[in-house]
Parts: sequence; C-alpha cells; structure tokens
Amino acid sequence: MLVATLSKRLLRVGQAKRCGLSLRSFSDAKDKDLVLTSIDGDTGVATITMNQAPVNSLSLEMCQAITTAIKEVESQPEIQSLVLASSLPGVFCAGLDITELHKPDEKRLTDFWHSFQQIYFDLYGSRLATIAAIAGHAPAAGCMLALSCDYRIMVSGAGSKKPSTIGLNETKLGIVAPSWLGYQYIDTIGQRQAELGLSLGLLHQPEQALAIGLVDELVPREEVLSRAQAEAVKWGKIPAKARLASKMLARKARLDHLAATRKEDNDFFRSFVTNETAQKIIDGYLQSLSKKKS
Ligand SMILES: CC/C=C\CC/C=C/CC(=O)SCCNC(=O)CCNC(=O)[C@H](O)C(C)(C)COP(=O)(O)OP(=O)(O)OC[C@H]1O[C@@H](n2cnc3c(N)ncnc32)[C@H](O)[C@@H]1OP(=O)(O)O
Repeated sequence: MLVATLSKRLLRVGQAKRCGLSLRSFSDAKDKDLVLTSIDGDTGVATITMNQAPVNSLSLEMCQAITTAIKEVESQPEIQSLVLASSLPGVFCAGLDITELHKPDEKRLTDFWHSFQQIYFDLYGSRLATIAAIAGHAPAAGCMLALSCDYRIMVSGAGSKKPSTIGLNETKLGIVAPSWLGYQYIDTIGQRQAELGLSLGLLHQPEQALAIGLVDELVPREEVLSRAQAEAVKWGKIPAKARLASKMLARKARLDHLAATRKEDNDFFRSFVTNETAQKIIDGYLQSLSKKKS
C-alpha cells in the first residue's frame, strides 16, 4: 500500500485523527482510489498522490477527486503546505484523458471541462503552499498541474535513456491549449520561451525545463518526493497571510478572468472539441497511442 511507503513517520488514520489530522483516500463510484491523501504528523505537510493507472490521465472523476482532496486538505487550518505527487513510476500526469474528448456526450463534456477549470481555481489559487513532485512525464494538462503549484521539483534526466518530459504539446496534436493555461505558461517562463513552446508543442527534457525556468530543481528519482516534502516544510513556515497575498499579486487577475468567463470558456471548448475536424484528430491520436503499445 502506497500510504505505508510514503514516510516512516506518516500517521495511520487512527493516529492522525487523534492528532486532529487526517489520512485518507477519495474514491470514485467503483471505489477505486484515484487520489491518496496523507499528512505527515511531524511536519503537517499534506501529500496528494495521483493514483490512476496507467498514466494518471485527467478524466472527469479524476479531476473531481483531485479537487475533493485539495478542499479536504485546505479545510484543515493547521496545514500550510501540500505536495502533489504521482504513485506511478515514470508518469506524473499524462494530461487530459483523451477518451473524454472522443465522441463525447455533451453533458459529460461540459461537466468534464468545468471540473478541469475547477482544478485550476483550487490549485493555482490555493491558500496552501504547493510543491509539485514531478517524477515522470507531465505533458499538457499534466504540465498545468505542475504550473499551478508554487514550486516544481522534477526527476533529473542525467543518465536516463528515456528522460521524462514536461511542456504544452497541444499544437503537435492539432489542438490548442486554453488561453488561461497559455497565460500560466507565459507568466512562468516568459513570452519568448512560451511562444516557442506553445507554437512548436515542445516537450522539454528536465535539464532544458530547468534552463527555461519551467521547473525549479532537478533531483535523482529516489529523492523527488522527500525533497518536495522538505521544500513544503520550508514554504509552510513562511507567514501564511503574507505568502498568500504575494501569490495572489501574481495570480489573482488570471483567476478572476477565468471566473468571469468560465461559461464562455466551456462553450468554446465544447464547440472546438465536437467539431468534425477536431474529432478526426482526436480519433487519430487515440489510435496512435494504442498502436504504440502493439
Ligand atoms: C479551447 C481548448 C480546446 C481544447 C483544449 C484541449 C486541451 C488539451 C490538454 C491535454 O492535456 S491533451 C492530452 C495531452 N497528453 C498527451 O499527449 C500524452 C499522451 N500520452 C503519452 O505521451 C504517453 O502515454 C506518456 C508519455 C504519458 C506515458 O508513456 P508510457 O508510459 O509509454 O505509456 P503509454 O503511452 O503506453 O500509455 C499507456 C496507456 O495509457 C493510455 N494513455 C496515455 N495517455 C493518455 C491520455 N492522455 N488519455 C487517455 N489515455 C492515455 C494509452 O493509450 C495506453 O492505453 P492502452 O489501453 O493502450 O494501454
């Protein structure tokens, strides 16, 4: 069980509850743990671990589980910082679940995009200090999860035959990142690098991601989680009100803009995705992913 491997000092549910802290997982209707949440009783750092094999793709249920987990952690006033991690070796998050975009049901597609926007509000605008522990690939919406955190620690590519990559690769698939994700990219790595990355759909290897400021630190694979948790302790010690006010200096206008245009953004997404040309592209991409396997 993953929970047992996270930290020797990690609290089990009973102990955690006695200390007023919680350790639990959130489940979908099939009672599968899409997301695991744990709280270190010594440091008060929460870790939300995405656990949707094979690639942590963001389905409607996965988006909802992430939001539920963030809200649950935020509701505990003694917790100041959060690590976002993956239980899967080699993948942080493969982005949106492409099957959600393929021959979609309109109501589900609307709910799906709404739940994806909601992660942006909850993570990018979180009162918590948030650290991404990126121990694997983080394309597209996987990169968005990382960008929504305050600090990004990625597995180093040194000596790896197939290094992990991170970036916004949407144009390579013939689709476009939503504007709010594009602005997150621009705000993080600057206009020129973002223009290059967005236009060419670049997926960066770790050393390149570090060089352009897309991630903040590289560490060996086995150290990603512990290093992220140590960084979360440091961020959690900064006076919370001042830290949050500083975060909002940079992010509030972006968050407010999406809040004001949320429905239009959803309408645009649905009309884009349900268009015949987009459906052909999505169909072809799904086939290419499954051909890769065979
Ligand atoms: C106005 C706005 C309009 C539109 C906005 C649209 C925004 C889109 C943002 C997105 O996030 S689009 C998604 C972009 N994601 C990707 O391009 C990633 C695709 N996946 C990969 O590149 C690789 O899977 C990986 C590098 C993440 C991992 O590679 P590996 O470990 O070798 O796994 P496999 O490729 O063999 O995949 C295993 C399994 O998982 C399925 N899968 C992979 N990615 C997705 C996905 N994003 N959604 C759904 N399913 C995915 C893949 O098909 C395999 O399935 P099998 O059934 O064949 O086992």
